[in-house]
Amino acid sequence: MTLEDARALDATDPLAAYRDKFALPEGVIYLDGNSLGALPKATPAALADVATRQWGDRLIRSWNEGWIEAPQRIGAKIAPLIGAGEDEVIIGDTTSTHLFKALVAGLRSNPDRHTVISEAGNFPTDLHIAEGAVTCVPGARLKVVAREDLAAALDDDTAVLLLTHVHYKTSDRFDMAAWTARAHDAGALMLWDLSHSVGAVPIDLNGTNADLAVGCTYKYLNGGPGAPAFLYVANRWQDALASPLSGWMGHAAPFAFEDAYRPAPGMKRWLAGTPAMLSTAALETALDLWADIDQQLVATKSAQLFDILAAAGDALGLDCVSPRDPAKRGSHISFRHPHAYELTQALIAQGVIGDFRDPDILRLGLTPLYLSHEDVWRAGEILCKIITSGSWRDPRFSTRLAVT
Ligand SMILES: Cc1ncc(COP(=O)(O)O)c(C=O)c1O
Ligand SMILES: Nc1c(O)cccc1C(=O)C[C@H](N)C(=O)O
Repeated sequence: MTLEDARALDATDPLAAYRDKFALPEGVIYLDGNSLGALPKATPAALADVATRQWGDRLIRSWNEGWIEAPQRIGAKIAPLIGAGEDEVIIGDTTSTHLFKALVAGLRSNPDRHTVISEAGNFPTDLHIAEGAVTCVPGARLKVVAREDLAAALDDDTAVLLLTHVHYKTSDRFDMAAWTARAHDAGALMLWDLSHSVGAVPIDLNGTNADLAVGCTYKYLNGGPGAPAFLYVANRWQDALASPLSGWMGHAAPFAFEDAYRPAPGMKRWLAGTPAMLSTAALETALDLWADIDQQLVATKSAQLFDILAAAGDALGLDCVSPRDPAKRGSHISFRHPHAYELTQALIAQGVIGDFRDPDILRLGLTPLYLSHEDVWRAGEILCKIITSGSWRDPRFSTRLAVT
């Protein structure tokens, strides 16, 4: 791939116009949108409107002017991105909190089953939350097994299979239909963490018959740091399962101020407390960008961007740990290297922002909405110069930062 080839792909890129909708700093090639998505240009004004008009002028009246129903309204905007019905998704809380709700509810739904199964090396919060969730249900336990042992681990005691669809380090993607069917064949519920897949790859929760799903909105969806997460509960489970966080926003009549908890019907019962309206507004603004985007175009461009960096890695003899088959991965590419930390820092010093995942992964996120093929080609060139010159050996690149 030459620079001219990359430019030719940009010239016919159907998503090219979206780049101008993001405020990216000059001189930066941002390859970390899989961790914190870029700022949409429309977001600061939307935040200012919430702060000055909705909060400042309208004050508490704003709850009746679009705030109170925001979790469901915005959930409905995420629904088409994950193959869900509009009434099957809410936003709020964090991915960790939604995981807790889904796991405890899943465990309690079938008293004859006691085990949550997940994958060793899953994103830590999934495992940590599962560890905590099983302590809340008598007899429950967590079984964490290697990917190759997952199928054999499913049995008649499995209550929930919890998998992260796209792996945060390697980019490996589970076949959603096949694993959901396996969980169901074993009589278990299927809970997907879509944090690294939503906005990155096409997802069909309804088509694959998934039961439960959670995910971050601050990555590919660009909702902003700590943006509210989403929870999907398939229609058939919404009233059959019970959220263990029975807060007043999930009550059938919150403003009746009753002592006893009476869950609302449908997805509303999965809400807990008051929505954080500033970050909720930032998320809604970011989602409005996704309204007309064909997920297939995103997938096609992601695959092209991947190929550019994979070719650069091959030329350098790097160990690419991400699958070559686009159907088997998400939208980031990872290289294993004993000096991945220093390489990451050397890249950042040259304006190419990726990240390091302990102990030896250089991870580069490919966000089709705001990266051009030329950007990614240039990032490959810069990586090549850093490696061939050995400039990453500069001692300043080995100082460990708190957040990598
Ligand atoms: C797979 C996965 N789940 C969950 C999270 C985060 O959860 P939370 O937003 O609760 O910090 C991340 C990233 O931080 C993630 O990669
Ligand atoms: N949520 C993050 C944060 O609060 C600080 C730094 C990074 C993150 C991340 O999102 C990490 C991300 N889930 C990952 O895959 O590594």
